[in-house]
Amino acid sequence: MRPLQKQIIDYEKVKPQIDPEAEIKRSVNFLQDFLLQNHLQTLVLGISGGQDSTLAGRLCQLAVEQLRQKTGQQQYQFVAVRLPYGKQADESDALAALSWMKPDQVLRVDIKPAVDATVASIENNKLEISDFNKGNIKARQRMIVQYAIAGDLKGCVVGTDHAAENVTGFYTKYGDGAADLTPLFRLNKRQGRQLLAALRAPSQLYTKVPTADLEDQRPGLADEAALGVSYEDIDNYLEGQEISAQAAQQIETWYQKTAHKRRLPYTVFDI
Ligand SMILES: NC(=O)c1ccc[n+]([C@@H]2O[C@H](COP(=O)([O-])OP(=O)(O)OC[C@H]3O[C@@H](n4cnc5c(N)ncnc54)[C@H](O)[C@@H]3O)[C@@H](O)[C@H]2O)c1
Ligand SMILES: Nc1ncnc2c1ncn2[C@@H]1O[C@H](COP(=O)(O)O)[C@@H](O)[C@H]1O
Ligand SMILES: O=P(O)(O)OP(=O)(O)O
Ligand SMILES: [Mg+2]
Repeated sequence: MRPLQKQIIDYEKVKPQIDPEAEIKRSVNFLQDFLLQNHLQTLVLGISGGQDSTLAGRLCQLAVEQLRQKTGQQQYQFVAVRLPYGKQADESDALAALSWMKPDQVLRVDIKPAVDATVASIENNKLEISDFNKGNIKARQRMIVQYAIAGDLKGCVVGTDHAAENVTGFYTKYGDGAADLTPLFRLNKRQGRQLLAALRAPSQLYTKVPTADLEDQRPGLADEAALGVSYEDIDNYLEGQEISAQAAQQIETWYQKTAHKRRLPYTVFDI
């Protein structure tokens, strides 16, 4: 195994094989313990229609249903949030995900007015916001909305970051990368699919091409096209398998370039 590969696997805590039922229980218990220990009652999560938020959303719903049963207290709830930027092309996938996960509540906040107003106000200063940079503003606007909801409902924000995303830093810093807890941490992309299959999700919900869908000019751009490496290679790498030197190099370059996203802000004690 490549020396950095071993270090990355230790950090990401990916197991080469998993028992999906055991991992479901582990995440559900974690969500429940987090609520109880922190005296919180609401889990808040954005639902895009993609694989990760579908899985995390169902785990949240299971966690609060079981918690209500265990404690006899009805205040525990899961709030799923639709956060389209205007009209979302794959809205039907998001609706299918919601109808399968059956959240206690669904809220819908269109982020377009806030994002467009932010871009326009910045551009009043003779700055030009690129389409890519605007994509990060969308991700951060989603973070603002979810924290506002959590703040109002004694809640916390659930993140969908998992090992195959974390390793490449493929998320917006303090956007979708900002959350209070990440129940999928330790799983790679295919293990997430295994959990969804064990939960009997309709397969269309986890065979969809992963996309951040943040750019206006390249809608639905596949993560794999943006990353220059496939999830198949990332998953194999994280399970300790040998992959092509080129793919391994690409993963390691992303890992090193995005190290700043996997830590707290730098202080005078760091340099
Ligand atoms: N924006 C989009 O449209 C879009 C679309 C698809 C995917 N993504 C993915 O989302 C991710 C977000 O893009 P990003 O990483 O360019 O933006 P980001 O905002 O997540 O991170 C960049 C910011 O991090 C800080 N930073 C950069 N290097 C640093 C360092 N060495 N130390 C400390 N801070 C540092 C700077 O503030 C910089 O503006 C990318 O992986 C991208 O591929 C974005
Ligand atoms: N359109 C969306 N509506 C609600 N929540 C969303 C939307 N797009 C993204 N999200 C949230 O962000 C994470 C990360 O998405 P990636 O596809 O991995 O970039 C996603 O799981 C949702 O929680
Ligand atoms: O985070 P999601 O739910 O949008 O999943 P994916 O990363 O597969 O698009
Ligand atoms: Mg997505």
